Parts: sequence; C-alpha cells; structure tokens
Amino acid sequence: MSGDKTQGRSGAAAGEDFTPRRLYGRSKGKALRPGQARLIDELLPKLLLDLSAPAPHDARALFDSRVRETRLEIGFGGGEHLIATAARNPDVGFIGCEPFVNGMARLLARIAAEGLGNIRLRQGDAIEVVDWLPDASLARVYLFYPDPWPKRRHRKRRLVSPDNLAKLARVMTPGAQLRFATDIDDYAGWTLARLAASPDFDWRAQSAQDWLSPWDGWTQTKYEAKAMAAGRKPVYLTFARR
Ligand SMILES: C[S@@+](CC[C@H](N)C(=O)[O-])C[C@H]1O[C@@H](n2cnc3c(N)ncnc32)[C@H](O)[C@@H]1O
Repeated sequence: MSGDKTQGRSGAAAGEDFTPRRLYGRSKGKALRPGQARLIDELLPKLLLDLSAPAPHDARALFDSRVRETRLEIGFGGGEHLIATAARNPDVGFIGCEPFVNGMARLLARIAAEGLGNIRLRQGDAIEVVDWLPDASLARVYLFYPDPWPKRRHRKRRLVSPDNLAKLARVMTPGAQLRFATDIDDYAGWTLARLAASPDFDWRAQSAQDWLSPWDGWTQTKYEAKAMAAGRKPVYLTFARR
C-alpha cells in the first residue's frame, strides 16, 4: 500500500477528517508503514467518535460501565502522555484528539499492544469534539505544548483563546482542571493573561517552583524531551473550572 494512498484515506479523500494545514499545522507527515496503515484502517474506525450522531447525555456512556469520569487530551502528538495516563486509570474514559496521522498511528499501535479499552478518538480538530459534548461532561482537560504560532499575525490561531476557553468551560465540571504545558515563554504569558481574563477559570495559586515542576505521575512527551534537549524550560500551569 503506498504512503500517498494511506495519507489520502486519512486526509482529504476520506472527506470527514481533513484538517487544513492552515488551521492546525501538520495533518500529514511521513508515509505510514503497512502495519500502521492497517491500524488506521481497522482499529481507528472502532474508536472514533461519531460526531454526526447526537452526543450521549452523559459522556461516560461513550465507554464501558467501569468508567467514572471522562477526560480530554487536545493534540496528543505521539500519544505518550495519553497512553500512560489511560493505562494507569482504567476507570477513567479518555478522549484523544489529534489531526496528525502519524501520531494517530503511533497511538493506535500502543493501544493495541497494551489492550487499552478506555480511549476514544477524534482525528481532527478537538474543538469540534468540545462543541459536540454535553455540558459539564469533562473532569479534566490536557493541553500540552500546543502549536505556538510564534508569528504575530498567526497568534489568533492559538488554541488558547477567549472563544475556546468559553467552549471548554461549558463542557467542564465545576472544579475540573485544565492542565497546560508550554516551553514557549510568550505562550505561557499569553495563556495566563487569557485565563486571568476568563470569568470561568481560576489559576490554582502555584509557586514559581510549582510551575517549573510537572504534575505527579507526569509522562514526558516526545515534544517536551526535544524542547528540553534544546535548552528550553517548560512551564506547567493548572487552572480550575469555577
Ligand atoms: C507541538 S505538538 C505537541 C504534541 C503533544 N501534546 C506533545 O506534547 O508531544 C502540538 C500538537 O497539537 C496538534 N493540534 C494542533 N491543532 C489541533 C486541534 N485544533 N485539535 C487537536 N490537535 C491539534 C498538532 O497536530 C500537534 O500534534
């Protein structure tokens, strides 16, 4: 199977999940290996959320009956954090969103290898999932190393925006955490300013030491490892839904 065909099926040709580069950065990358292509063809459809159907009244209904709460990871990249957190918390349902097909293929390989049953997926824009979910359905949201869009004229594409914060607030339960990490100082300041201006979130008072240390049980992502190897220092911010 050629890489081009594989990419086409996961992109524009598939119709449903094409994610324009101009909006979300990369949605295509290296050609998939045959095993990865098979996972995209066979396993992914079983785990994808069907946004054309009405959302359940209770997001836990997307998972089996053991699940006591639902969390969302936006832009899971290679899925390192999502896999480790889902494996540690079999009674939590995780929704992972990622437009980038190679990241999706890596995650699927880990889901298959570890036999995880508590992950549902969206190959595309996480905000479409947020718009679809019922009110107060998420107990936690993870947003790690979102694309920084460093050019001034591109900053409006950043995922942290007043509109997206209001959308997230609608689907988060009172007290639910929004966990955010970045290695870009400007994005940290941008995020603090927007969260401070939001009527829906409190910044959990953290000492400087706290925001330089990851959360307990943190699993380092590939992106973070590269950022640190390049000498950049991540910050880890926790906000609580009011
Ligand atoms: C810099 S990477 C970080 C990936 C991962 N969180 C990590 O720490 O390794 C940002 C990721 O967000 C994804 N992304 C960008 N816009 C998105 C959106 N609207 N919805 C979901 N994922 C998105 C990109 O495809 C990319 O994989």
